[in-house]
Amino acid sequence: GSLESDVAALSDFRLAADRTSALTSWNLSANPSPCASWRGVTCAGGRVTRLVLEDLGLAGSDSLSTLARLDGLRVLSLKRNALSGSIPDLSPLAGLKLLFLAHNALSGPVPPSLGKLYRLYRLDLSFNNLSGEVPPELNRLDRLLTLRLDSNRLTGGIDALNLPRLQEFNVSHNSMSGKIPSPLATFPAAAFDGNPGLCGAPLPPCNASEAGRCPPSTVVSSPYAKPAGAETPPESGKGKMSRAAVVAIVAGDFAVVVLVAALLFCYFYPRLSNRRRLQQGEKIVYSSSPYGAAGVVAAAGGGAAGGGGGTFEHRGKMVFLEDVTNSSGGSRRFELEELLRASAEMLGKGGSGTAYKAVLDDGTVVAVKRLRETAPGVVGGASSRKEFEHHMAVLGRLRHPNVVPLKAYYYARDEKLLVYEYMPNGSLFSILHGKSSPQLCFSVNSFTQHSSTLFPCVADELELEPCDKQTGNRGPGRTPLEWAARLRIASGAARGLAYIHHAGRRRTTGSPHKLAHGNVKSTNILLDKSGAARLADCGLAHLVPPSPRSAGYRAPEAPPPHRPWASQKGDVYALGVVLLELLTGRFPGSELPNGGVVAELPRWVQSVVREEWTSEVFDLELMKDRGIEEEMVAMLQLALGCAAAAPEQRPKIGYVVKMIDEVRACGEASSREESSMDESSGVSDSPAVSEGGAISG
Ligand SMILES: Nc1ncnc2c1ncn2[C@@H]1O[C@H](COP(=O)(O)OP(=O)(O)OP(=O)(O)O)[C@@H](O)[C@H]1O
Repeated sequence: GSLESDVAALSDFRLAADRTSALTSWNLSANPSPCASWRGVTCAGGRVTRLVLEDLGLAGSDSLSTLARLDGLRVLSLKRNALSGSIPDLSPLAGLKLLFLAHNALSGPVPPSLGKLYRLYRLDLSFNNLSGEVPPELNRLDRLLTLRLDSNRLTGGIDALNLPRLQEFNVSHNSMSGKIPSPLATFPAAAFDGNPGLCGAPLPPCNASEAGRCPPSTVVSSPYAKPAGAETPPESGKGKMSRAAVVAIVAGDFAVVVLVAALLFCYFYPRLSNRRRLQQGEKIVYSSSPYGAAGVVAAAGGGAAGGGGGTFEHRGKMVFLEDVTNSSGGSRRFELEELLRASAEMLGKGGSGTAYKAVLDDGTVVAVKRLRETAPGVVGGASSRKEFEHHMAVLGRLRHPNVVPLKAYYYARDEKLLVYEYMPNGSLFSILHGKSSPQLCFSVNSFTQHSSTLFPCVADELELEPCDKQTGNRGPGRTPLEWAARLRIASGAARGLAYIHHAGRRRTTGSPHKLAHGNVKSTNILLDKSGAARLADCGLAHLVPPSPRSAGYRAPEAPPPHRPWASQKGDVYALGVVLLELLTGRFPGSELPNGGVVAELPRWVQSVVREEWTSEVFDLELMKDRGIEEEMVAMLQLALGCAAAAPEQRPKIGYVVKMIDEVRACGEASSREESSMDESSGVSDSPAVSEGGAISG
């Protein structure tokens, strides 16, 4: 194909379909550049890639077949016209990603040849006169997110439909019959209404006599339960389960029961023993609240000030690096006693300690991190006060709009508290995954393989639970995070990191060493009150070893996990993993589609990209954003560069900041362009993938 052949096909289509002279701009003598001035036509790489002609009164019973010659097409939308006749063989449009033919007068069967458009994401044939059965060939469209066949005259059942990635499905108002298969039962009743012969959830149950007619549900192990983006060989995973799989599931269930019991033991045992210690009069400061769910930080027995012994036996003073801001905008300091009286709520328990939100008597809010005790010799350990104080002085000088400021610290032999500005809008982890903190998960099927290493009590923070395959391990009810917001967060985090890396060199901190963050990850990227991303926990990796939950961000050259370690190259690697997390929506400690459990997000992404399935890695949620494919691919390349296995191949942070900003600038420019173009030729109902279909694969 060439642009000339595309123009010839378009001209034939105009002749066959343009009854209302809507396409007068399609005139080579008046408008010699079709890509620039023909209505609804968009090109990329010298080919017509997008044709959007909606509500134009286009008609004709054979006009569609002329468009089958546009073999560079990615998007075809002819909604709300008057096209008639049957749907022709569109299989030459092998790169088509969106096909919208809704609200026309098309008749005849849904052609099996549509099953050859294996790159399709969205297929909408609703509101036509299509008849016959849904062809099983549609099951080949294993990337399909939308399938709309509603308001036609289709017959037969839908029990054979097997499209694991469907997000939008509608067959209402047809003449279909039979039982709704369980993988489709998650769609609302409205998706099936108006088919007198369909039964079973979410519609009323099939009654006994109908049950005879209903084909039995063959889906024991639902392919719909696979995590989104799972690699599925085209013909595998469909139909009945093998015996081995049944055995594996039964074994897995048993294993889960054992594991849950063990976890309950791990969870309750320390609490019971804490309670026993409390009963024996021991002081536990900042322990879980005795006052119910809200939690109150309090020194047992009326504040740490009241009495010797216990945790604050060797008391020091709060050392302020900068005043904190109180609720009325003024600045203030406080003593330890006041902090211990503050009401508080546990924010989370990390590798370096436990974080609390503390509200002082006058309403001033701060975040307090109680450092985990570490071995003597490690800076946070008992023997290195001087080093600790020096380190705090260095960190206290870090001031940047993308870094969480350290305000004060408290040092005693067995108690170290760090006071930070409180960030009210959560962490990147929480907004991306919909949970407050990460949980490494185990796959039921791979349990037996991993049980010896993962079996409980590995570390008390490591609360393993089965991976939630249905939701891709995301918490319920979260608001999707759109692409522009992801880019803004990536840019903020990279700028914060660049500041930290350059701070040492500029001697802002007085440190002779290059500074590194040491624990860049999504729970350490917090959002301040204006929504800007800020890096938290800067420099703590020098003090305490990271938690097992940081494992997925740790560069391959890092020493074993229990040793404190920080390097600038390691930070760039970790930022690369964060970028991959933003692109894929996957936490690098959750189950991956290839069955891996912990970490290795870069390796997984690389393997998928190598096989030219790039689009498979992206977060499905991003499919709603329009025209971002090129930006996503550019970010993916940058992320993989940062997460290169060899440290010398990773870019410097300054380059990373520049590249992210270029991608952002590009996106802003093209969204301006797109919105002006949409006024004349937009695809309605926001199809997810548009504009030249730069999603590769
Ligand atoms: N300054 C802060 N303001 C608001 N929330 C915070 C602040 N610092 C930490 N948090 C929250 O507290 C939670 C626990 O933080 P913490 O740093 O203890 O653990 P982590 O980040 O999961 O692991 P690590 O200790 O390895 O960094 C984080 O998920 C974060 O959301």
